[in-house]
Amino acid sequence: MAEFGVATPSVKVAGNKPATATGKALSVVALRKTYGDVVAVDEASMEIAAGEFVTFLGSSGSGKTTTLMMIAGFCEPDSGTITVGGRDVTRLAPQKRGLGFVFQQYLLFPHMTVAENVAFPLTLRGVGKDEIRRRVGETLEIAGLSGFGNRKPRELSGGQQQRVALCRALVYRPPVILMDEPLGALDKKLRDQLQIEIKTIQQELGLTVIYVTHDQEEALVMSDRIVVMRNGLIEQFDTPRELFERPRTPFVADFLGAANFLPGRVDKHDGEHTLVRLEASGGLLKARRHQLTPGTQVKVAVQPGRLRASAADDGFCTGTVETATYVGTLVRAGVRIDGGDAPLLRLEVPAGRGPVAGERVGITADAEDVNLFADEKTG
Ligand SMILES: Nc1ncnc2c1ncn2[C@@H]1O[C@H](COP(=O)(O)OP(=O)(O)OP(=O)(O)O)[C@@H](O)[C@H]1O
Repeated sequence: MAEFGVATPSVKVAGNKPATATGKALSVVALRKTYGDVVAVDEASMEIAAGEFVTFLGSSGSGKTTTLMMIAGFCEPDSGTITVGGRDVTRLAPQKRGLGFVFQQYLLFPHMTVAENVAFPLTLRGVGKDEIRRRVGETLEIAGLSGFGNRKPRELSGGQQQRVALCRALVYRPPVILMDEPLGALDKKLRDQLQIEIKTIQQELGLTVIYVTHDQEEALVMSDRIVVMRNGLIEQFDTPRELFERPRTPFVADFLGAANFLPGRVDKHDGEHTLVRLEASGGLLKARRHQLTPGTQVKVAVQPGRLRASAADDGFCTGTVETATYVGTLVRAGVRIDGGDAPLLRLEVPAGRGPVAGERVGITADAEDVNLFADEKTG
């Protein structure tokens, strides 16, 4: 697509890092919002460092947008505080908070040119004409939009319009930029490209971004840290790797990695490991060491990509491959475990080494990849 064929932005803008390029950009303490009986956001607290890219991730209705809108000032919290760069902004009007916004709908002024749209926040702030021209030109260049300044928004594609919206948020270097599903209206290819562009601009300018999405892959690709939300509560606030490899709740294990869950009971601790007796197969499975008393009923969680199938009848359980589907470089297999009525165990293995339907297999996993949750947490 030639019109989007701009190089990934690589313009260095000396001296333009936000004033809060070190330290805490935003903190939220015990933020709560109810609508009648619905608790939309329940005592949410978080600290975001300057220069961080943080994503709010969760299914529909989990409270992502409400949290973002409270930070933006478009929605009044019942209680709690919001601090931007050390200043309490909880009761300030949106325009007094100095934050930048990019929404799914581009909300560009149709009668203004691209340059005028981008200049708008500077015009509002009374910045001089020459300075405006310089900063608008520089910002359009960063987003790969040089040469588009005199066009009207309707003369641009969706992706280009969203870049203009991004420029408008960037142009006055706000300490924090809030983005609510900014790529939600775009097709997959363009979304993938803009994800990289936004991330590159964010890193080069040292921007602090809070981003809302319900797309796990988008969150994993873009974020330094992710806030996983569920029913108005923060389940876990961590790096993508920690969320994936060390989920703190079964919900996070399932939401980010579509984990397999197997019931079992803690058997004993053995040096670095905890051994679990599986209900379905009666086999022993080695997990990372957990602080769980022997006898505790647990759910074992392992991501499909971290299980291995061997031809031999060994491993923590054996079974029969019921389904094996080739999906590009992977084979997705479903294994019926012997001795129990557990759901099909889902495996993802490199194609070529994949098992075939009807094959007898033994299943293994590295202890490092096995997470345990005490059963009361599974509700
Ligand atoms: N203006 C409102 N009036 C009543 N209930 C609301 C209002 N706004 C949000 N809610 C409720 O608050 C909860 C959280 O909504 P919110 O929009 O923050 O979720 P979300 O995670 O952003 O969802 P989505 O991904 O669908 O946008 C939901 O149960 C929603 O129905």
